[in-house]
Amino acid sequence: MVVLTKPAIDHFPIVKNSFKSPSFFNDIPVIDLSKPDSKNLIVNACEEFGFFKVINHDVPMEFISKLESEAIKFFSSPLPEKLKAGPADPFGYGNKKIGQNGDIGWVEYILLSTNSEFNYQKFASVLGVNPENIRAAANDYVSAVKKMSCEILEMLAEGLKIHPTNVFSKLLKDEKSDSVFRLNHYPPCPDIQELNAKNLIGFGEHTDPQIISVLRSNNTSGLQILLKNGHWISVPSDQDSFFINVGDSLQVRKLPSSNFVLVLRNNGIVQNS
Ligand SMILES: C=C1C[C@]23C[C@@]1(O)CC[C@H]2[C@@]12CC[C@H](O)[C@@](C)(C(=O)O1)[C@H]2[C@@H]3C(=O)O
Ligand SMILES: O=C(O)CCC(=O)C(=O)O
Ligand SMILES: [Fe+2]
Repeated sequence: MVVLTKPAIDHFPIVKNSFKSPSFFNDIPVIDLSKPDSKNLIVNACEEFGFFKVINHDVPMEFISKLESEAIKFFSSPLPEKLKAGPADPFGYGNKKIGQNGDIGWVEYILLSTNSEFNYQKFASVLGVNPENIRAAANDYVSAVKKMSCEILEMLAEGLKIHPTNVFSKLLKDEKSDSVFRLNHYPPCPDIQELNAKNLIGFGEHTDPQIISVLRSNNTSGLQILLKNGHWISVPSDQDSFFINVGDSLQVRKLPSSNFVLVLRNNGIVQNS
């Protein structure tokens, strides 16, 4: 989930005019989860883009809005308070330092476990609320998103004619599943010189190691994906939909001497500029 009060680029009038932002791409595959024939479209989207948009999902807007407003409150807290909920190793608040490789981004984030027993105390302390309120908001959202993800993974298995069709979804349902929930916030950059000098970017180019990543943002542009032809394109934002990215664990490469006939492409993501 991504939170930002305004499209990132609007914060920077200079950047807005000079930044070479790729043009918006309006042909991202759209999967309607209410239609049974979507399974073949999912396979095709995975092969051609490694990325697609999901509509008519059953994740209640109420769960999304509740969690989003808690996240906005958290990120609006003073930095020394937020740092008390860090570091993000593996779960907690992180600021600019992304992952274990020393990557730096213009982003702050919270990494959470999707386990329903996860301890929310340090986040609740920052917000000055009862941890159970945060737990309820996160669990409602995560359970609904997991349910949708399992549905998508089962449709994908069906589309690929893989049996049993829960081959992927059972990994997500496993109690020991290592799925993570990440909340990213791209704050405005007050120092334009710093932004230009360091060539800062929200979250640099990368692939996700998981089976799939499920992305949702408020009405904010910035997400870019890499096409097969080597062009980076901007994904038009849509706060009512989810975007699915094929992760490294799902990607299968076609080898000349093997029986694999499928190539599930993984797209490099994400430059949130
Ligand atoms: C820059 C990075 C952070 C990340 C590991 C990576 O090298 C590339 C993917 C990132 C990601 C995205 C999904 C999850 O939030 C995450 C925990 C993961 O497994 O891959 C993060 C990694 C991270 O924050 O350490
Ligand atoms: O913030 C985003 O839009 C996506 C960030 C991302 O790729 C990630 O957290 O793995
Ligand atoms: Fe990612």
